[in-house]
Amino acid sequence: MTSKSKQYSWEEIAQHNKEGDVWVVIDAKVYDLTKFANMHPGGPNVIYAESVAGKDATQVFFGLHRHEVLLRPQYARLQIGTVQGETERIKAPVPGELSKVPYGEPTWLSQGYYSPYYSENHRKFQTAVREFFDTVVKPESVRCEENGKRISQEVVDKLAETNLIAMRLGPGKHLKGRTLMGGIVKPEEFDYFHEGIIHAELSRVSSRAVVDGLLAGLVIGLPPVLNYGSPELYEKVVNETLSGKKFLALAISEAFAGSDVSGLQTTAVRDGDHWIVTGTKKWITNGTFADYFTTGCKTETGFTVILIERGPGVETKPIKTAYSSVAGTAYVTFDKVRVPISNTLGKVGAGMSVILSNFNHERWMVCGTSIAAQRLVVEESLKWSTQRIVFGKPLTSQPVIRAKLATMISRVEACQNWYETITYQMNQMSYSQQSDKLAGPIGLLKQFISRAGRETAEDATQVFGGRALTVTGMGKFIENYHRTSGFDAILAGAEDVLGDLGVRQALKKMPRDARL
Ligand code: HEM
Repeated sequence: MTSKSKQYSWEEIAQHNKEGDVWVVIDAKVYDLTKFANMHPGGPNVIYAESVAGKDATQVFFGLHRHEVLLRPQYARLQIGTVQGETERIKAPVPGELSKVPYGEPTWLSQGYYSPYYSENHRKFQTAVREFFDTVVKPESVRCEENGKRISQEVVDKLAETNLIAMRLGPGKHLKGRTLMGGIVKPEEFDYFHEGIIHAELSRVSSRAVVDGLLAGLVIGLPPVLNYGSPELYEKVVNETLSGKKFLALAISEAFAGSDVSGLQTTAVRDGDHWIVTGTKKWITNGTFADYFTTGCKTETGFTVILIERGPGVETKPIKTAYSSVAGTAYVTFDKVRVPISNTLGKVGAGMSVILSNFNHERWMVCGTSIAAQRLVVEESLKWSTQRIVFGKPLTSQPVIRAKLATMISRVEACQNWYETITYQMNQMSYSQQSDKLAGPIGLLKQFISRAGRETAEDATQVFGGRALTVTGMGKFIENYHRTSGFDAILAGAEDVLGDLGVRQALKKMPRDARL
C-alpha cells in the first residue's frame, strides 16, 4: 500500500495540530506539512492557526492558491493519505477535456447546444488539437513566458509533424498532399472553422506573447510568398518554413510609419540582378530569430515587397515590450543588403495590394485568439468569484460582481457570434470576394473585439482585486491579459484606423439614391 492510499480518521488528524507536528486536509486529502511549514511561501504561522492545523483547510486553501499548486510534484508528495470514507471532489484537469464552467466554451462545444457552422469533423479535429496543445504546448508556453526564450525546436518539430504550422495559414494549395492532424481532416476539406479552432486552442493555453512567439511571424509573413513568390522561391522557402527548419517574419512597420504604409522609408535600389536594400523596421514579431523577412520597400516606381534572407548587412536586436520576449519582437536594420531580384513578391511598385491582401486574414486571426483569451478570463472570473469568500459569503453574492460577470459574458458571446458569421462568409467566398466584401466588416469586428477585450480585462481586474496585480498566484491570467490585451488593439492595424476603414468601406457602397 502506498502512503497516499492510507486512510485517517478525523480524530487522528486533529492530533497533528501544532508546530513540529502539523497536518491539514484539503479536498479529502491529508497533507503532512510539518517539515514544509518553514518553507511555505505564505509563511509557517498561517498553517499553525487554530482554524487550519489538524483541520479541513479546503476553503481557506482555495481562497489563496490555484489548484495547480497541489499538482506540482514537490507539493503533491506532501500528501500522506486520505480522510476515511471521503473522496476528492476537485479533479486535476485531463488533457483535451472541455470545461464544464458555463460560457467556458463556445456554444458549439457546450453540451446540449447546437451550431449551424460546425460538423462532427470539426469536433473531432478540435479534440485532437486541444489534446495536442494541452500536452505539448501548454508546459512549453509557461516556461517560455517566464524565461523569454523562443519556443524550443522540439515543440516546433512536433507542430510541423502534425502540419499545425501549415494549417495556421488557412485553407489553400500549401496544404496539398499533407496529412493534417494524423489525417482527421483532408486538405481539400480543411476550412476556416478548422483554422479558427487552432487559433482558439493555441490562445487557451498560451499567454498573448506565446501566441505571437509560436511562429505568428510566419503566419502573417509567408502568404505573400505563397501567393506572389516565383515557383523556385515557393518551393524552397515554403518547404523550409512549414517544416519548421527556418523561420520567417513580416517586416513592414517602421519607427517612421506604422499603419501609414505609404510613409515607409526602407529603400530598395536596383543594381543589375539585385536589389540593394537599406533601412530599418520596428516591432517585427519573431524578428530576433527569423531567417527570412517579407519586407516592405520603397522602390523607384512605388512600394514593393521583397523577401530578404538573413545574411551580411541584416541585423536584429530585441525590443523590450510589455509582453514576454518569447515573441521575439525586434528592431531590424538592413545595411546595403544585396537581394536577388527574383526575391521580389508580386510586381515592382504593386506591393500595396500584396500587403493589403494579407491583412484580412491576419486581422481575423487576431480576432479568434482574442475571443478565446476573453473566454478564459470569463471562466477564471466565474471560478474565482464562486470560490472566494468575503464577508462570510462567496463573491457572487454581491450584485455588483454579478453585473460585471453579465457584461463580460455578453461581450464574449457577441464577439463569438459575429466572428462565426464572418468565418462562414470566408468559407463561401473566393479570395477576391473576401477582399471586396469582408475588409470592412473584419476591420469593424477587430475594433469591436479588441475594445471588448480591454473592457473585460478591466472588469476582471476589479473582480480579482489585488490578485490581478501579481504575475503569479490566483490572478496570474488576469494580470497577463490586462497587461497584454492592448496588443490586440494595435497589432495588425490600430483599432481606430480599422473602425474608420469599416465605415469608409460601407460609405463607398452606399446607394446613390439612399434618402431618409
Ligand atoms: C499542501 C499545502 C500547501 C501548499 C503546497 C502551499 C503552497 C503555497 C505556495 C506555492 C504559495 C505561493 C503562492 C502561489 O503559488 O499560489 C502559497 C502562498 C500562501 N499560502 Fe500556502 N500552501 C499550502 C497550504 C496553505 C494553508 C493550509 C494555508 C492556510 C492559511 C496557506 C496560506 C497561504 C498564504 C496566506 C499564502 C500567501 C498568498 C498570497 O500571497 O496571496 N497555505 N502557498
